[in-house]
Amino acid sequence: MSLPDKAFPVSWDQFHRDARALAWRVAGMQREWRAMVAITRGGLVPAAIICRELGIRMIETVCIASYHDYEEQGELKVLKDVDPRLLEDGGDGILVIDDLTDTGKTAAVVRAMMPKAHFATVYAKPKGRPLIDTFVTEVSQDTWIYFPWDMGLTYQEPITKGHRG
Ligand SMILES: O=P(O)(O)OC[C@H]1O[C@H](OP(=O)(O)OP(=O)(O)O)[C@H](O)[C@@H]1O
Ligand code: HPA
Ligand SMILES: [Mg+2]
Repeated sequence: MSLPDKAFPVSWDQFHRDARALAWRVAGMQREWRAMVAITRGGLVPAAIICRELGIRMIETVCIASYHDYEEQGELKVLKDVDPRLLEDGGDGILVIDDLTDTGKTAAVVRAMMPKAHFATVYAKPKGRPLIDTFVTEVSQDTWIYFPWDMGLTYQEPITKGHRG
């Protein structure tokens, strides 16, 4: 798997702040939400934070598996659909949450199910941005976002290698 050179590592603290910032933006719309739909698996983490802030208790998932590398995203497979009751009125009043949009392909698959739903992601890259209604931070297309649940503490080389103090 080839990853872009630019890295955007996100700590748990930062992710919590950014997800809360997304909740503030959505709250500013002053809408009543019928339900939240989290796009698994990455969307489950911001969904837990945002549903708490917005008082949403009806939480659904759409389960999607994708096999992608940085440049190319393979086939997207819908493993579990949304409850048909939430698809009424084109998904109007549904808040769809994901951690990020990159190429926009995941969001496009879910948009096709619920064209009138409101799509919100914590982070967005330029290609995916047109598919999303609300997001917090945009990063360039050639940046890889490292989420806290994918990372652990590891030794870091000194900026100047060979430095002995
Ligand atoms: O805009 P796209 O190019 O479609 O990419 C964005 C999607 O990629 C990641 O999920 P991934 O498919 O890696 O699965 P995961 O959420 O289960 O980790 C991320 O959580 C988004 O759902
Ligand atoms: N980070 C983590 N997962 C991803 C990304 C990213 O930048 N793009 C697509 N899935
Ligand atoms: Mg995902």
